[in-house]
Amino acid sequence: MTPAARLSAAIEILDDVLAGENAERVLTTWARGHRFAGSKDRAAIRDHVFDALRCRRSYAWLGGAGEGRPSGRQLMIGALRAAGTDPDALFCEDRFAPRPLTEAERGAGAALEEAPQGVRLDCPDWLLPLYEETLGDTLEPVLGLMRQRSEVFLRVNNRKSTLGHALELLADDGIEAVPHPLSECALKVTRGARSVARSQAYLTGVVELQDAGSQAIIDALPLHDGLEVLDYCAGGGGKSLAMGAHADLSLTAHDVDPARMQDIAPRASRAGLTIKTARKSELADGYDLILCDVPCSGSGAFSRSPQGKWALTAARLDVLKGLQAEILEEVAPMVRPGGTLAYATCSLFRAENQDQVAGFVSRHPAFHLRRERLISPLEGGDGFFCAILERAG
Ligand SMILES: C[S@@+](CC[C@H](N)C(=O)[O-])C[C@H]1O[C@@H](n2cnc3c(N)ncnc32)[C@H](O)[C@@H]1O
Repeated sequence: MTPAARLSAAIEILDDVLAGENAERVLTTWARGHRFAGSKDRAAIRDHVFDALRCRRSYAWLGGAGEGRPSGRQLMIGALRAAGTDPDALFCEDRFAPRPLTEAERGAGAALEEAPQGVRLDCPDWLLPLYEETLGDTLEPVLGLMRQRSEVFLRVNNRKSTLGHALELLADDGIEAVPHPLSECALKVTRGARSVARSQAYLTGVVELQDAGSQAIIDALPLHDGLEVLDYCAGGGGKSLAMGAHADLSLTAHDVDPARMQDIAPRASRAGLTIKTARKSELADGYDLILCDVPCSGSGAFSRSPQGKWALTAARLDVLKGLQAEILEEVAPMVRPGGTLAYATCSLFRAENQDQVAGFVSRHPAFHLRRERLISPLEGGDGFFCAILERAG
């Protein structure tokens, strides 16, 4: 496909996404219906779509939609202008290219310097004060990072390998990576990220895909051999696997939606670990450590999941806060006296982090806050928060 044909495809896909459909689903459906598109075409189209979702407001502004709702076409015109490319070069009469710009489109679109802060930072206006509360002076650089593609990180499974050996194995498959300071086992992929899932290092459980911030959260937990640990919001088990690599634990994974845990068994066996999965009725009291990696706004990870930035509403945030508080209530009695409750989010909002923990501690004086860690995207990965609470013995 020509670069212009890829733009046409991205415009078509973006129009569906802007109408409310899920970007991953639309991309998959598009690929199924366009078998002639090769992997490079699909990757380029995907990048166009996700870049436009990260930078939706600024591309809309540059593309002539002002602060209004853009079309896919306006987003792609804005994307080209943001990159310093004249849209006339690709919106042309070529077969499969998007049709040429009209005079009105050519004249529309203002300079980004004139745009309001939320447009320049690609952030919904109502979220700016929520970010500012946590980020203060780092608001602009952090939101600036969320406008960019996120890095790909690996966690070296220290049960199976060392950093050096993992790097060699990855290199055999043309993948280059460098250690990352956020965690001792973290590698940042610098070349060949798209090949990771097919690499020997990945297929043999030597590395797992996991954000460096997520790894740092697990490093902060007081894990040691022999602990009975419950991962209460386990999802696909990313945090369970990381905990299991840290120490010899008796690990149970639970999720309200058991279907989400279906990959845990194969992932654990690849990693050389045993992780039980359990329904709520199968859980007992008396865990040494319970991790609650709760559902949240994802406001620390919008560069990875940019659609969430625009889908979030105040009402949805309230629902999430209610759910987070409920989950803490559910697990509190299951922590053994003297045990640990770890609360984690990939949010940067006080309301989901420090306020949530303060509310819990005020309702449960038997728990006290031992430490909190907020990981800023400026440290290199996604933004995360973790609080470690101890139950009195
Ligand atoms: C942030 S995700 C977890 C990600 C996972 N820990 C990982 O590292 O890949 C939150 C998970 O919480 C689950 N969840 C939501 N409400 C829950 C509840 N009341 N009890 C247990 N799990 C719940 C969701 O199904 C979702 O999989």
